[in-house]
Amino acid sequence: MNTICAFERIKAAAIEDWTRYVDHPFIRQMEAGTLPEAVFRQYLIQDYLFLIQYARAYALAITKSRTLEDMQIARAGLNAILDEMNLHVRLCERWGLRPEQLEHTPEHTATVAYTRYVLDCGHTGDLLDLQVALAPCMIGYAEIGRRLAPALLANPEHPYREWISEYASDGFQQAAQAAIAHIDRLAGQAMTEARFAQLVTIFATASRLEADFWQMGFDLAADTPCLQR
Ligand SMILES: Cc1ncc(CN)c(N)n1
Repeated sequence: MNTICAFERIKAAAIEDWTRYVDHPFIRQMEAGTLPEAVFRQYLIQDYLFLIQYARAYALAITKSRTLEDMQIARAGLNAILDEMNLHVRLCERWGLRPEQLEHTPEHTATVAYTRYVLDCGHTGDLLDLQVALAPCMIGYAEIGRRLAPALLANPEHPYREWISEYASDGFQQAAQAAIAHIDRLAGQAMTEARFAQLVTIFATASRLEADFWQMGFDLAADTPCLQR
């Protein structure tokens, strides 16, 4: 099995689920600046809870690492997730929401499904399984950030400029490239057809759960009384 650009081969095999994730109506409306704030707010609150669980997944990646290099990569991912949450705190404070209120918000089933799926991949599989399950998170948002960055040039007052800037940033883009290189390296020389199919299933499932996460924002906003939006 050719393992050069193993990540690209996995992504290509899951391209339909990947495209539904990175080209979701949530992202199209964000790019256009027409995403209702109520939808974005519900998404962002759940995303704070998502990142808490995702930090646990990176901590699991540390324990799944067989080398110091892999441990250092997992630690960098954990630190990046915890740093990313500063965006959520900053934006939610403008809505009068404090971190303790975010932390005590009930998790939506989409949040539970996605985060515990990734943690299960880590508990039942090896580091490569876990990194492939984690991949849509970092690499997908980097792809979205690159795609939406021109919208900020066209409209410096874009309503979602802080969110887009976070994921279009050089730091986030470099972290995504490092995640791709890490998967290519972990895939090594010995990936069989059966192993490849297993990794594609993990990656496609995580991509579907990402798309469900965007949809959750619309669903929660629709279920929230107007006065509380
Ligand atoms: C659901 C989700 N996926 C990915 C990311 C980018 N770390 C995020 N903040 N939230």
